[in-house]
Amino acid sequence: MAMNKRTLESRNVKMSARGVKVFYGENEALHGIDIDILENEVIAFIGPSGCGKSTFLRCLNRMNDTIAGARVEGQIALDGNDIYDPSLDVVLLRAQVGIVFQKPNPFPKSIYENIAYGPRLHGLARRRAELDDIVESSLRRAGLWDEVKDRLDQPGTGLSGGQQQRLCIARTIAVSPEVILMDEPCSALDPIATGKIEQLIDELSESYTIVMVTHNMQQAARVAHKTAFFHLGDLVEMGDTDDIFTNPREQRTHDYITGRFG
Ligand SMILES: Nc1ncnc2c1ncn2[C@@H]1O[C@H](COP(=O)(O)OP(=O)(O)OP(=O)(O)O)[C@@H](O)[C@H]1O
Repeated sequence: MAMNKRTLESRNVKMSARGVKVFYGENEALHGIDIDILENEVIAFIGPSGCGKSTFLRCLNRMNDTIAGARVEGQIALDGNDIYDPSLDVVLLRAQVGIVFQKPNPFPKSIYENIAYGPRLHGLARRRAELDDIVESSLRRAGLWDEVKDRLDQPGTGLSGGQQQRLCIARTIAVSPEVILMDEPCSALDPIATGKIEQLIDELSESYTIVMVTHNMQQAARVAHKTAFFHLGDLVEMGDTDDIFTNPREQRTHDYITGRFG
């Protein structure tokens, strides 16, 4: 079982959802999701294709706002504050709740500029030296500094796939997030690069709350403290990862983890 899991009982709720429904036009893709995500928790969303994992993940930083025809109902809070409040600054929200996608998507800029862009946008550095510090510390936290420190002016797109994904994680870290969302962050990577990202997720959970979608049940078992099983737009069951995989309460969860349906 996974690396270095810590007891989570006494932690604060970082994000909560109540009665969250998502519609794409007439189609109701999520039927009322309730969940509490605790501080510094790594939680994995698993479930068959099309069950709504990515849709729900995107609700957590209002990425569904960018999809024409998508509509969200219900409540989602970050530290108790409604993230769908009309007066909320969505750009700031997406810094607080960053997202890393399936396919690494560095900007077509230098490694340095990939990291410096967000802190500049959010006014996090007043001087070049401060920006340099943020770039270095973000790359260090993402486990990439030693590999790129001598070529910060080279294009981010010239890195390997695994390095590009760590660059995208560093870019997310650079704007001081509270929560990092990851939508199948390893599905485009080879096993060695995947192992590095999984190790990194474990380290990052010391500082951030991490919510990841994964198709890979072994990956959920390796890295997640909690696992939530989605099916046909419902959150069927959530619990400690060990319990979900060894002793699920619901028949549908049991059937999925034993491979009875995909
Ligand atoms: N942009 C969109 N427009 C219309 N319908 C969508 C859109 N995105 C998702 N859906 C629909 O919403 C439902 C849930 O999809 P979603 O991608 O969230 O599932 P998922 O569990 O993440 O699947 P996968 O594991 O294949 O990525 C599906 O029926 C899907 O067809």
